[in-house]
Parts: sequence; structure tokens; C-alpha cells
Amino acid sequence: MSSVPAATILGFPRMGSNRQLKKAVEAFWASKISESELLDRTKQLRKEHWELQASLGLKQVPVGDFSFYDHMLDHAVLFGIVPERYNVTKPGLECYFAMARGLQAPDRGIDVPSLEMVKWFDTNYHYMVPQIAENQTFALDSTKIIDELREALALGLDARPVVVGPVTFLKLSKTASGAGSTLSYLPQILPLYVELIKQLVAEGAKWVQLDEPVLALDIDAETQEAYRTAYAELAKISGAQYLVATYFAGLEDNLELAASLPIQALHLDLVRNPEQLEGALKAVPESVVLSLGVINGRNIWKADLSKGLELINTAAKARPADKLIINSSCSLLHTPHSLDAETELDAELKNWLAFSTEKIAEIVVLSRALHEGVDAVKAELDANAAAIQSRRTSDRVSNPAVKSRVVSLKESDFSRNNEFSVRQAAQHDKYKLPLFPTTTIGSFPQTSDIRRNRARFRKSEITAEQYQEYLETATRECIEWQDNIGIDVLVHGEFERNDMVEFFGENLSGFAFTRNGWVQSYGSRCVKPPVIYGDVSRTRPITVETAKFAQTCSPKPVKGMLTGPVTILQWSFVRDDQPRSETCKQIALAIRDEVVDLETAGTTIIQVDEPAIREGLPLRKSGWDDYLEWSVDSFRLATAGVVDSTQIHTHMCYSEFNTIFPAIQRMDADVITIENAKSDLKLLHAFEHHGYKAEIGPGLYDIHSPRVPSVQEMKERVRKMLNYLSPQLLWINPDCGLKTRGWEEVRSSLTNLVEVARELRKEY
Ligand SMILES: CN1c2c(nc(N)[nH]c2=O)NC[C@@H]1CNc1ccc(C(=O)N[C@@H](CCC(=O)N[C@@H](CCC(=O)N[C@@H](CCC(=O)O)C(=O)O)C(=O)O)C(=O)O)cc1
Ligand SMILES: N[C@@H](CCS)C(=O)O
Ligand SMILES: [Zn+2]
Repeated sequence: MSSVPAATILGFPRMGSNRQLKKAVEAFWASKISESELLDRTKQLRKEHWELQASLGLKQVPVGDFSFYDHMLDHAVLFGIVPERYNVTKPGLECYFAMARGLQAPDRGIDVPSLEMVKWFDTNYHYMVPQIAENQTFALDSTKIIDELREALALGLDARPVVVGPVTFLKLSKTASGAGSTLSYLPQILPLYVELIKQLVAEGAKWVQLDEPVLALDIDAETQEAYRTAYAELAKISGAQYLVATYFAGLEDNLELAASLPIQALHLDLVRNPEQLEGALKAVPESVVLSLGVINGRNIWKADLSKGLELINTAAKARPADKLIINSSCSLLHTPHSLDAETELDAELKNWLAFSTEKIAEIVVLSRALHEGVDAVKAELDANAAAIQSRRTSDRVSNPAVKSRVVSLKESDFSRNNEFSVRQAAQHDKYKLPLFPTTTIGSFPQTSDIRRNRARFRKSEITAEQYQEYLETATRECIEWQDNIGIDVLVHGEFERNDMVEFFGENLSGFAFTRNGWVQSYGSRCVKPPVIYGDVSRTRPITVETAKFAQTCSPKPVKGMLTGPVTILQWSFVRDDQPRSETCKQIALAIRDEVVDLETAGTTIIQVDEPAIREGLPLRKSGWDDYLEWSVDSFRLATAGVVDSTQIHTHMCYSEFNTIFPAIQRMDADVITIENAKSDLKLLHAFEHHGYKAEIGPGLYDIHSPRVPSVQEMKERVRKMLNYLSPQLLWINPDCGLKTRGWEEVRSSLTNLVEVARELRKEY
């Protein structure tokens, strides 16, 4: 067997230290750079990333973790799973990006939508769902991964190709009709995996990483059998050594299955589930290398290396060191590039953090401790212990007033004064909205002009007053436009927000924000999650002045617009020194204060967005009840402090909501606007089936596409909805916020949307 890497990572973030990938790809889309320039720039980026990893001490680097847009999309292309509708595009990058983003080229008669995009497990990363046709023919196109392997080998590095394993790949794909099991395609796709792996081995790969996070989920007998079949087949390839990577959860009941697979190394996520180590040491044959995922790939905290060492020592008592790999818990895709750019973070806080680059250094220290003994890395371990101690004992982490407020919460704090029907009567009386009230989800186009002005304000190139004036003009114009076209419940447009979570993080204590801590969310789009390091409280009203101003721009109601506690939690880097439920309640109290202040200021329709409530659901069912209890309680706590006539809206998008329907009901919002345009009405069936009583706005069109929906097609959609929902409960709105769209599309789409409501009102 070729040598086992002492230390490695499952994958590195793709964007680059300065989001070079985003900039290159977006410049290519805008025809500002050529394809060869894009290829050159991204080749350089991969080189930098591998050399960085090697310079930090990794002996083997992952390859194939790079992607122009998304790694699942790369695999769809790798196996020739390209739906027929993309045949009109040029093969290569045009076809690839058409699958990613859709392509409209009227001069060539092309108008193809993108593939579906969904969340990658419980992360804020989104992948493109491969769509397998009924009569799918598969064909291997392995250029990308082979090229990247060659690039790394040419640099003199030991490189390990990263491939999504066959069972996980199929389980995350869908059939074109949405029916039937994708695992039925295993016999057809396996020979391509065999061929691919043979090529990788022939090119010089000593190890191949097969990512199988599905192996750490609740899986049925068919999936278990698929694992046995697939890996028995792959084991026949001579010279191939497999590192099978499970992450985001523990193996638990799948341990025996995993241990029985004919593989050379098994990776365990010991951050999410350290308890699984003991069982794995017993169940996994001694010939199989254990890869210990001890450094958290989902967070930005410096690891407590003494705890990592404890796990490693436990493993080292049962296995020789050369049968252990020290690793990240999952790919580092979900953490920012490096702390180097964080020149504005205060020194104390910065000393508590580790981004991807610093996490690699931690992995190397742990690996040296294992192989050379702790004395060899005494200075590093001492410095780490001091940082951990500093964070544990720092005054800034704890706020006794916040803690005691949470402790003294009463049951009544979690409930509105009256049930929905009573509130609904009071709200109808107050707002006198027409049947089929129209509204939007909150954001309007975040144009480059808006972002430029914010950047100029941050760099003090314009004053606070100038920036404020700019925002007020944009807000006023937006509200007046909505009013003029006849929307009933208006929004202010969210122009002052860089992001719906980061904006609140910047305005709450216990939060810090970074200058350059970008993480890929989808394609070229990134987010900069705030860091929750301490007890959370609101030190001043956050949105009240904007809401007051907005309300002066029209006599119609303008919705207050807040991000909910679960979404703020989910899209931040959360402290790991207390349960997430505790932090969530603290955020909920801060949002509650804001809700009450908005009400006092006269904004009495208030939307509290919770798009991430489903994303936070634990991957294993055993964790669902507990999560749903505290997450829904947090939403209720945030929203229950208002009188009956104040109308609480919530909004959710881009998740499979049917599984958590009772929890959605328990949130007890007065109005829910929910993404639905791509769904097959299954969701609406759930509303009917569960006897949902409150008002609902299922999205009438998909805001991810620049396409303008016609009146006719949206009306058709409403008619279908009315088979499930009463006209008295139905709101008319898009799927989600409009921040990524251009004004031109927004104007046409919303004008059509209002017309839909007008026509329907004549009929009902
Ligand atoms: C609803 N979604 C969200 C998710 N997560 C969030 N945290 N927020 C969300 O809204 N998850 C699920 C979905 C994912 N969807 C999106 C949609 C759009 C984006 C996006 O557009 N991201 C932007 C970055 C946004 C941002 O913070 N911009 C800053 C500007 C930062 C910047 O680059 N400034 C430049 C200067 C700019 C200029 O001069 O023009 C600089 O400083 O050099 C801001 O507005 O201030 C992106 O471009 O990737 C993300 C997720
Ligand atoms: N209010 C937010 C919700 C996005 S999920 C927006 O409109 O962008
Ligand atoms: Zn949304």
C-alpha cells in the first residue's frame, strides 16, 4: 500500500483570498475576459491553493475540489448527464454555465432555464441537482479532474482526487419526472466510476477520495444495498486506494455497513459526532486506515487542540499512527480563506479564530503531535491553550443581563394574546385590504450603484449624511413606484442592507463581522457570515428609523422587515461554548425588542423572515423534535410581543417544507409567504391536508430567473392554488426577494402580478 497521508483536508475553499474566482467568472459572463483568460486565472488560483497547503505542511492535497460553479454540476457533466434542452448550447463552458444559470440568447433562439438548485445538506452552500433522463445514456468526460490531477502532480505534489461517491451522487440527483429511485441507475453509472478511477490511478493518483456523506444519514435498505454493490465493484480495480469520506453526521447505525466496505480508509466527522470514534475503533478492520476529522470545517473558531489530541490519543491506543490520518471534519469549503485580511478585527477576538488556512496549520500541529510527540509542538500547543483560555474567561463573552432575561422567560412570552381567528378579525378591520392582497418579499434590486455607494461610505469617500440621503431617495422612489402600480402592502426595498443577516449582525452586540470572511453560497455568490462570539443583545433600534421614513412615503402600509432568529443563527458562525438553542433565544429577544419598537413607531405589519428554518433541521431524524421545539419557540418569542391587530408575516424559501409542516403551523404567523413556483403543488396539498388556518402567499413566480412571467401563467397558477386554498386566505406575491434581479424585469413582472390580482378580484 502506498503511504498514508499523515495530515490532509477534505477540500479547500475555491473563491481565493480576494474572491478571485468570483471576479474571474463574473468577468467572463460579462464578456470582459476571454475563456482562455478565465482558464489561466483559475489555473493560477488552484496552484496558489495547493502551494499554500503544501507550505503549511500537508503532504497530500485534494484535487477536483475546485469548480467554476458547483461540484455536483461538475459531476453531472463528468458523467454526461446533460438534459437534452442544453443541446442548443455550445459544448464546453457555454453548456456548463447554461446548466448553472440558464441561458437566454434571443438572437440564437435560445431560452433555457437552469437546473434546480438546492441546499447542500444542512449548509448555506447550494448545489445544482443533476437531472437524469428516463432513457439517460451516460458517457465519461473526465477532462477536468484529470487535468487538475496533472496540474498538481506537475507541481511535484502528492495529490488525491476528490470525487462524489456513486451512492451519494445518485441520491442527490433526481429523475427528470421526479418519480422513481435514482439508485436504479447504479448499474449504468458504476462502469463510469470504474473507468474514471482507472484513469486517475494510471495518471498517478495513489489515493482517491470518495465523498459519501449520505452514509451518515438515515438510509433505507435499498441505499445500504447500493453501498455494498458499488464498493464491491470499485474494489476490483487494481492499484486503487479509497478514502471514503462521511461528514456532517455520525455513522451510528450505518457503522457496520461502513466497516464492511472493501475500502482502504474511512473518514469520520469527529466534530459533529465524536462519540462514534469508540465504536469505529472496534468495528472497522485494523487494515483500514481511520481518517480523524477533528478540525471543524463548519466554523471559524480556533480548535481546542487538547480535545483534538484526546480523540487522537484514543485512536492511537488502538491503531498504529501510520493507520491514522489527521483531517478536517468536512471540506473547508464552508469557512473563509484566511485570517490575513482581517486587519480590522481586534486582536483579542482575532486570536480566537481560525479560517481555512489557519485550520490547516492546526491539522499539521496535531499530526506532528501524533508522529513526533507533543514536545515537538509544545510552543504551538501552549499558544493554543492560552487562546482557548482567553476566550473562555473573557469579559466580553458573557452578559449576565442577557442570561437572566432568558432564564426569566415565562410561557406567556411565547404566545400571542389571542388565537389566529381573533387576530385576523382585528387585522382585517384595521387594514381593510382587498381580496388577493398583493405584496413582495422585501428586497428590490441591489444595483451596483447601491453597492458602490455603500463601499464609498465605508471608505469614508462620502459622509454618513450623503449615504443616508442616497438611501432615502432610493427607498422613496421604490415605495412610490410600488404604490403607483397598485401593490397593496409595500416594502422599503432593503437598500441599506449588504445582506439580510450580516446587516443585523453589524447592529447587535455579541456579534463581530469580518472584512473578507467570504464563503461561497452558490455559484459566484458569496456571503460574509457574522461571528457570534458572546451573549447577544440589541443596544439600539436597528430598523425603526428606516421604517418610520418608509411610512412617510405612502399612505399604504409599508411592512417592517426583519430577519428571524433561526435564520440569523443559521447563517452566522455561531459560538460553540453554549447550545445553539441558547444563542437562538438571545437573538429572538433582540428581534422581539425590534418588533415591539416597530409596532410602537406605527409599523404594524411586520415580516420576520425565516428562510433557513428548514436548513437547520438536523440531518438525523433523532434530532428533529428537539430542534423544532427550540427553533419554533424562538420565532414565537421574537414575534409574540404585539397586539392582535399587528400582522406578523413570515417568509420561507428554497427548501423542502413538507416534512416540517406541523412546525410551520406552530410558528403561528398571521401570513406566510412561501417559495412555491418550482414546486409541484405538493406543498399546497400539505397546507390543505393539515388544515392550515392562517393566510398564505405561495410564490407566483421564480425570482432566480430574469424571465418575466405573463399574467396568464400566474393566473393559471393561482387557479391551481385555489383548488387547495380558500380565496379569503390567499396573498399574491413573488417567490422571494428581488435583490439579485434587474429593475427592468422587476417592473414588468410586478406590473403583471398586480394585474393578476385585479383580474381575480373581478371573478371572486
Ligand atoms: C437568500 N439567500 C441568502 C443566504 N444567506 C445569506 N447570508 N443571505 C442571503 O440573502 N442564503 C440563501 C440565499 C443565497 N442567496 C444569495 C443571493 C445573493 C448573494 C449575493 O449577492 N452576494 C453578494 C455579496 C453581497 C454583499 O455583501 N455585498 C456587499 C458588497 C461587498 C463587495 O464586494 N464590495 C466591494 C465593492 C463593491 C462595488 O464597488 O461595487 C468591495 O468592498 O470591494 C454590500 O452590498 O455592501 C455577492 O456578490 O456575492 C448571496 C447569496
Ligand atoms: N426579505 C428578504 C428575504 C429573502 S429570503 C428579501 O426579500 O431578500
Ligand atoms: Zn426568500
